[in-house]
Amino acid sequence: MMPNANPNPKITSEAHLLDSVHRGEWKQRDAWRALRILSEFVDGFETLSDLEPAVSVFGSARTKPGSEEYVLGEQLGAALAKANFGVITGGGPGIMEAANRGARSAGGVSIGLGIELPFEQKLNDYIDIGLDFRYFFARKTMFVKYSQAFCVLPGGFGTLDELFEALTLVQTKKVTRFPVVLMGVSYWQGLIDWLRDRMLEGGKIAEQDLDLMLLTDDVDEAVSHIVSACAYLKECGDETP
Ligand SMILES: C/C(=C\CNc1ncnc2c1ncn2[C@@H]1O[C@H](COP(=O)(O)O)[C@@H](O)[C@H]1O)CO
Repeated sequence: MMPNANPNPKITSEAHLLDSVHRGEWKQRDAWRALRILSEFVDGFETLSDLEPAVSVFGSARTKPGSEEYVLGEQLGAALAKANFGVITGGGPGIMEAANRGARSAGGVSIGLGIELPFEQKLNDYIDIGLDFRYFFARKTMFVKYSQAFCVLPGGFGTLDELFEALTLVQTKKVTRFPVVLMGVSYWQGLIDWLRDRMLEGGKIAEQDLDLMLLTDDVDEAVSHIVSACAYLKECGDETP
C-alpha cells in the first residue's frame, strides 16, 4: 500500500512540534520537546563524529529496485565506496536503499539516517550505521556536517528540499564550498534551464551559484569530481577558486 493511502497515519513528534493550532500545548509541552531535540543532536554527534570522509546520496523514496535509476544509485554507492567514501542516505527505500546497497556490496561503510514518518517504516536492509530521527532539521544537520559532498539523483519534494538546502548553505557560506553533483541529465536538465533562464536572467542568483552543481550521468565523472574537489579544499581551506 502506498504510504499516503494509510487510513490511520500516526501523528509524529515533528507534527506536534510544528502544530500551529493547539496553542494550549505550546507552554506545557514544547520546552520538554526541546530536550528530545537536543538528544537527537547529541546522538548524531556521538555516533557520526568518528566517520571517515563520506558523501550523502539523495533521491526518490519511490524508485523501484531494478529500475534504471535504482541501478544508477547502486553503481554510485559502489563507486563512492571504492573511492573510500562512506555513503550516507536517508535510510529509506528507493534511491536511498540503492546507494546503501551499492556501498555495502563494494565493502564500504553504509550509513542510514532515518526519519519518523506517519506511516510504519524501518531502515533499509543495507545499513551498517543507522540512526533514527524524529526531526528533519536535526537529521539535515548530520547530512551536511558529516558529508564531503552531496550527490542528488532523480527525486521529488524531499530530494529538492535537500538539494536546495545544500545550495543555500553553500551560497550563504554557512558551509565550506563543497561539490553538489546532480545525476540524471534528462531528469534535471529542465530544472537547470529554468534556473538559468529565470533565476539567473532575473538576477535572483549569480552565475557562480549555478557553478556549484555538476550535472552528469557518468558515475566515474561524479566520483572524480568529488575526489578532486575534496583534494582542492584540503589544500586551500575555505577559499573559493
Ligand atoms: C514515500 C516512501 C517512503 C518514505 N520514506 C522515507 N524514508 C527516509 N527518507 C525519506 C523518505 N521519504 C523522503 N525522504 C527524504 O527525502 C528524500 C526523498 O524524498 P522524495 O520526495 O521521494 O524525493 C530522501 O533523500 C530522504 O532523505 C515510499 O515507500
